[in-house]
Amino acid sequence: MGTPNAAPPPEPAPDPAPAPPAVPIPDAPAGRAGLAALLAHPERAVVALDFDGTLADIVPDPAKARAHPGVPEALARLAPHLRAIAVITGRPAGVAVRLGGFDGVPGLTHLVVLGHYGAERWDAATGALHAPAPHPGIAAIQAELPGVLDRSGVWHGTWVETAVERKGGRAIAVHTRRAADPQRAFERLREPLTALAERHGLIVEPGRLVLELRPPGMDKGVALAEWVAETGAAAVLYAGDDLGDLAAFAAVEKLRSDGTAGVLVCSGSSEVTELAERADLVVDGPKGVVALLNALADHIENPPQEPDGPDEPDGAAGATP
Ligand SMILES: O=P(O)(O)OC[C@H]1O[C@H](O[C@H]2O[C@H](CO)[C@@H](O)[C@H](O)[C@H]2O)[C@H](O)[C@@H](O)[C@@H]1O
Repeated sequence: MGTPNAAPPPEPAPDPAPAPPAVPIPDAPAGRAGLAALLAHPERAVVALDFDGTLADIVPDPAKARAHPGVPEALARLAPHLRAIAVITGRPAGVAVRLGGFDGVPGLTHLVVLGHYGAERWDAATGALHAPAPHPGIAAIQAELPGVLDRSGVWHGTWVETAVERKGGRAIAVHTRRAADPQRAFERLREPLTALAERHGLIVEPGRLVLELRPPGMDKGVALAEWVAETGAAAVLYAGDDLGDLAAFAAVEKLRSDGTAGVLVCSGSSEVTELAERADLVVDGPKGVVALLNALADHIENPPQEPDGPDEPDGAAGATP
């Protein structure tokens, strides 16, 4: 029997809330230094992200792409800590704003969306959209495209009606994701679409089961470098998933060689491997990008205690080795 009137045993202490996931640390020194610079002085750093495949999951119908759940919230959490934040996309800027749900989000009042690989610009602060006049070759290509696709031999079946994305009359994307054999259709179309584009002064931008005919003279590397210069940032993080993002990766590599800190993030997929080979961090698609953005915000809002260790990069303390 127990002792009469004994005090009840103390309640067990509640389990502490699990620590938020730490920021992963890149292996390569340049990436480690870039991440450390961003975390040490986020107010001097900028973050730029691709849309499809990075902030939005890849889906068969381009019109049905949407930002991955949690994207606007994660961007809005991080943006106020940064000098600036941007989305750089092959989409028309207004389309990315609509599909991403980026307009009117508290915290994203200074978001910049650079569309058409940087040829278009939308500023959340003003709602203004700046777009160049359409390239005259686009109208000619629209007229010739059905014949070229017919002659390619892959232009049949039910996917035909949904394969061509008109992109506001400023580019034309031919998608093969819904073809019976998507990779074969992509390869069969590449040469005739390249010839068609060249005849009218355009270039072909290959992507994830898409061949985009678009005006030359701008790419994501030029767009990113110009925007970073405009912001005067001391550090830049860029995240992308597709071949069109390689130019932005090259721009970050150039910035690094000129003294600006940089971090390259690949939103990983089995469809494109080229970025993973050059990235400092590879995350698991848009879901992993959201986790990374939140981990960065967690770290900035609640910096972990500096561990005693000579190898920890300044500002990245507490990140997972
Ligand atoms: O620069 P991005 O934001 O990555 O845009 C590049 C192209 O992405 C889109 O196509 C890709 O996403 C589609 C929707 O998930 C998918 O169906 C397609 O297979 C992908 O290639 C977009 O439709 C293109 O216009 C963009 O150029």
